Amino acid sequence: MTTEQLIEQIKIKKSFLAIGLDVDLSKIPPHLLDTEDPIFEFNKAIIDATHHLCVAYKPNTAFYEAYGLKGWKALEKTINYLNENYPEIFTIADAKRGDIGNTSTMYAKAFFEDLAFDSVTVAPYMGKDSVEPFLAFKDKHTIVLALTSNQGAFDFQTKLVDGKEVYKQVLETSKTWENSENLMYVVGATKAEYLTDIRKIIPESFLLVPGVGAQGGSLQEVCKYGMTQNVGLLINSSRGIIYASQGKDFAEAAAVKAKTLQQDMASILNAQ
Ligand SMILES: O=C(O)c1cc(=O)[nH]c(=O)n1[C@@H]1O[C@H](COP(=O)(O)O)[C@@H](O)[C@H]1O
Repeated sequence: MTTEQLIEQIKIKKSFLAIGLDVDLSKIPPHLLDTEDPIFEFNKAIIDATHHLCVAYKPNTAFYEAYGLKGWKALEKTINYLNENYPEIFTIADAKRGDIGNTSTMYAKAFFEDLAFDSVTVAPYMGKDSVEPFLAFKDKHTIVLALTSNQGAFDFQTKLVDGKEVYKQVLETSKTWENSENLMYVVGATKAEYLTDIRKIIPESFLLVPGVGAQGGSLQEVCKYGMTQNVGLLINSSRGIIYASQGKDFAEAAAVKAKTLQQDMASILNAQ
């Protein structure tokens, strides 16, 4: 999917919500555990109930890898279900990969070719030659971790090196990489006050912003400092939406939570 198509969907749906499909078998409704593929059944119900309220889904691969072959199969079924039934949805494999060049190429093939995701999250720690293999894929997006939502972000990302914070160096240096137009960045919602500085370096790039909901980040603050003319934001919430109920009404309850966020987004867009 191109960035232009993503922007069009945001305008049509008045939503820039990404729903995180972080499926934990101990948290899903117990009645699903009797089905052949509980993870996929859960995802399918959530997707069918919420697809009109969001523009993206973000399965975090850890929640699938933890269940071995069955988990990976459920991830494959989920991305195929999305691509076949809701091709207008932007898909994010939250895998946080990155390695030496030839290995990164294989990671990129895994998520862009075998599992046909639109984007993948990538850690920039190993530098240019670890990220460029992902950027080489046309109309696919590489979402580089810039300033993450967790407390550990202050261990390295905000440290000064040669007089500049590491996360700013990631933003500036990554702009020089080949096919950098395919870059997006992760900035945690809990770090909204940093967005003014971040926008000075990357005024137009799309940001994936997790941390609204369970981690306490504020949608309003993120939009105040990070929104661009083309919105430029994908706000993710996972647990705050998908675990709204453990009953048979779990998908409807998730839709209620998603709708609350979507309506807040529509108000922000209308006021823009
Ligand atoms: O790359 C991410 O998506 C990510 C980056 C970050 O800085 N913080 C962060 O929470 N995430 C992911 O975003 C999701 C947040 O989930 P909730 O806290 O349940 O909404 C999880 O899948 C995290 O792994």
